[in-house]
Amino acid sequence: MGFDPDLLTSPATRIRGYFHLPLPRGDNERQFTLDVKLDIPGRGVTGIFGSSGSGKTTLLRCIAGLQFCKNGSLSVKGEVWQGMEKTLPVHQRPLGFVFQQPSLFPHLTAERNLLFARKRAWKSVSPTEYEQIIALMGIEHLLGQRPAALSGGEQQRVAIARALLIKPSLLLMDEPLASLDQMRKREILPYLEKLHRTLDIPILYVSHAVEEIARLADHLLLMEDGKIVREGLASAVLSRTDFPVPLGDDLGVVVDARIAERSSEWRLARVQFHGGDLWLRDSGEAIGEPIRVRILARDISLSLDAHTRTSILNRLPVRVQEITADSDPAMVLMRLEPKMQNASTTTETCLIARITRRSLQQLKITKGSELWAQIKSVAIVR
Ligand SMILES: Nc1ncnc2c1ncn2[C@@H]1O[C@H](COP(=O)(O)OP(=O)(O)OP(=O)(O)O)[C@@H](O)[C@H]1O
Repeated sequence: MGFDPDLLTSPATRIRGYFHLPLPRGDNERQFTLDVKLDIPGRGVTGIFGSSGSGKTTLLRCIAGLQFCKNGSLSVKGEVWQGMEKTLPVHQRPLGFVFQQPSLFPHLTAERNLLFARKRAWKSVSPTEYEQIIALMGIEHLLGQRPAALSGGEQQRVAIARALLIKPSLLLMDEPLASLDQMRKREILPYLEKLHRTLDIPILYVSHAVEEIARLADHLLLMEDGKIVREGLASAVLSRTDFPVPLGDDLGVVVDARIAERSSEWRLARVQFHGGDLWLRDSGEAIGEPIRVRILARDISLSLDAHTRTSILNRLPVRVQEITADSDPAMVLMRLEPKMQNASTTTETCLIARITRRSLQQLKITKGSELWAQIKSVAIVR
């Protein structure tokens, strides 16, 4: 892959770039080279996912200018940050950075940490915007505290507010939840979702937690060994059976859907997606509201007939599109195409099931077989 000057003639809606960066290693180690051509939407959340050492942080560092890449180029929504004629140093790039550790000034209160950022903002921050960001991160009651008096999750919310207060054109988040325990992660994820829905700042979000990516990302880059090996709509990339990073029990599909009906009697909601309807626990979303649900491969079982005398609520008629080997030799993965398709939704969706090779043989399932998918559990992720 060579330098592509076209990437600099970037439309105002895209983030485009190219980085070729060999990194020196010890004598006995294989050299790591970041070799990436980037062309992603300039809005929404782009997840960057990949195994440890695949180059996610190095890519963010090149975008931020923290890592100089001689053979590189970058334009962000039409503005050249690195090109043939000029390269902006880090402090001239209008970006916010949120790291794994919140890195607040320990001797300043949360409020003074925020004011420090506000003074250095790229564009002036009005009092209303200041209030809005504080409300968005739910930190009003924490403003008078020093970082040591805050929990890890609270510190991270202050750090995110601080990154937002500099009014960045691009927000880079490198494993922002990695240092938090499961409970704190669950606490902070809704704030990140709100951020995503409310502000029009493109976010590059590095994580190796599929749950976070499934919840937050609109677009997804999958990295392996310094390269982007898959790219596209997050729901489409996550729905492939040949996902290059073994996902184990996390393998599944992400489905964009809409609330179609709410039953107060059963406390359930019916959601409509491209492949039909699903019932799930009503969690208060209004009718018509878009939601995202995740269906894990391990939560789908298959049958040849429509068993109606079962406690399982969701049953969809499907056709087997593809059967592939699983990393576990006793299992196979199946890509299933729903037979009934909703004309009201546009995003095509398939399901992924993982069943034993024994069941595959006993039920004589082959490509093209028509079956019933019984879905044991559906989780709303957004
Ligand atoms: N300054 C450097 N000099 C030499 N090698 C480096 C340097 N920075 C990173 N590397 C190497 O580059 C590779 C990619 O590292 P990077 O931190 O970008 O991966 P990552 O995908 O973010 O990993 P993780 O998920 O573990 O944080 C690693 O093998 C790392 O050892």
